[in-house]
Amino acid sequence: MKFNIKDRFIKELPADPILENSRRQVLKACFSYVEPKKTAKPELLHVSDEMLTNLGLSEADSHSEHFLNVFTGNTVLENTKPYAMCYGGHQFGNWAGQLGDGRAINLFEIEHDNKSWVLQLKGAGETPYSRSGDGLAVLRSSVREYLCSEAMYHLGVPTTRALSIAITGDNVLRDMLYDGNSAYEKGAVVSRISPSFLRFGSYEIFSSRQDVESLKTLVDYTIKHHFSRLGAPSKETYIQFFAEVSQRTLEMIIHWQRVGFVHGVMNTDNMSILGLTIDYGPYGWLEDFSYGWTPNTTDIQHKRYRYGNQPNMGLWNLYQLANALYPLIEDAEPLETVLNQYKTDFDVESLKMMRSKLGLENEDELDKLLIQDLEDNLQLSETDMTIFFRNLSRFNKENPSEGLKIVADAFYVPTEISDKIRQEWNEWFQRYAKRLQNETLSDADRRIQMNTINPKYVLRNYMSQLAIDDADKGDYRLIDELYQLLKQPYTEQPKYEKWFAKRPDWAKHKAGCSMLSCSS
Ligand SMILES: Nc1ncnc2c1ncn2[C@@H]1O[C@H](COP(=O)(O)OP(=O)(O)OP(=O)(O)O)[C@@H](O)[C@H]1O
Ligand SMILES: [Mg+2]
Repeated sequence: MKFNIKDRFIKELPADPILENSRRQVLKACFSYVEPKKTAKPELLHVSDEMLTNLGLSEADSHSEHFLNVFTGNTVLENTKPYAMCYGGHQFGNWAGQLGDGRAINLFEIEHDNKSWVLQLKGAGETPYSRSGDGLAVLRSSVREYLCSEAMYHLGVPTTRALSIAITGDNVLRDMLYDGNSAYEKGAVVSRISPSFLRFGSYEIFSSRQDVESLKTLVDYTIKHHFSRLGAPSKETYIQFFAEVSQRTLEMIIHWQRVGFVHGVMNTDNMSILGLTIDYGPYGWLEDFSYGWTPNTTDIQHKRYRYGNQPNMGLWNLYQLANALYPLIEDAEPLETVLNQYKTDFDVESLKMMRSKLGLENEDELDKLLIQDLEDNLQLSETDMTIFFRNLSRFNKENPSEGLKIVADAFYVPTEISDKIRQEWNEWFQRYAKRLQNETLSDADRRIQMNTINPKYVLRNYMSQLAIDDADKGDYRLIDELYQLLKQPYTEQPKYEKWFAKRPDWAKHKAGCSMLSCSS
């Protein structure tokens, strides 16, 4: 196992001079050196073969004792110095001060095939940023993070990746439902991979402390390594940097909306500066299409991070980033222009995305209305988003009265489909059929096209839960099955047809299958 170690982050950015692993406020530094906790009896559950290749590793490497030890924290590679990053964040709308990697430890940074990757362990033990936490992660949240980040990549959604998941052999105490019933669970570690784990909160922390010098150092570093085409640092470059972050954030969220992913904790410490989905905590997949849905029990009252509010929350977070960058720019107007652009672009991109879900290639001024009415219809009764759009590709424009039959599998309670609802749908299918007459694609070609946009398989909440329940008993086959399935989410996979199905009834209210707490 040989890596081309670069470690630009620790070589070029200010380090916390204190080496002791004690909780503290860390000033004027981007990170603190800290070693992962040794684990009792680590065991690998799964390795992403894709990520192995991306990092220049072989399958044989992944079977070695050395690999197991490095990616569970028991061995620190020679010439590397693991570290935890300092960041702050706005949580649920309020400034929370210093947060930082309380349980993530970055091992090292490499270059392979002209790409840079940071390799990080999540759940690797205490750091100066652990606050009241234990620095650990449990099996259930780790399986969810591991499977979902890889699944999102294959769906075409910008995301951090994962290389491996292992159990540690240590037990971790958690109050899963926050109801006073703590219990021991199996500890686990995921090795996560990203070109960078910098977050909006990495910049906010310096601004909040009026430490403009460190802020500038970090922004210049970010531009140099991750936005290099913007050129040498200047006020103009900083504005362009913000514009690009804004654009990437928007693109990421449009993808979330397209596939029905609800992040669940869009705090600014969970917003990647590269516009990648980061922190797979209490996320969830929309089953029943509903703008008001959030998977996060902590957010149940205000539903701040509900599906329909994700675009607004992206914007709210960008406002916080704009405030953080302001001291380097000292002119609010260009920042406001970028933020206003986000709003306009969002409408445009969202419409484009919805058109693509419907297989519409041309533009028609009535499309917006057609789409709005579709979204209203989808909320008339519990309707499975994934099944609806996937089956809609079979729609025949010569035969709109068949429409309802084509999507019928998507309805959770068929008896709820009253005559009134049936009529609404039939009217909508008539309009859709008419609209399709303006398109040049044949039904068959449109179907192929739509099936590249509307996934057949997503990581439904209950699917992860089944894999977690098995893994807890020592059976890791389902982790592999879901991993393999979700590598090709747009491809028909007849042997996996059972995963193209509505959420089963037992999963509707089961913990982990519909609602999740932040306990992880
Ligand atoms: N068990 C824990 N021990 C120590 N710190 C924790 C623990 N769980 C969460 N934190 C810290 O609390 C803050 C917010 O947690 P959040 O759930 O957003 O992040 P996370 O899931 O730990 O990690 P990441 O954002 O890196 O995926 C972060 O600073 C995080 O490091
Ligand atoms: Mg987080």
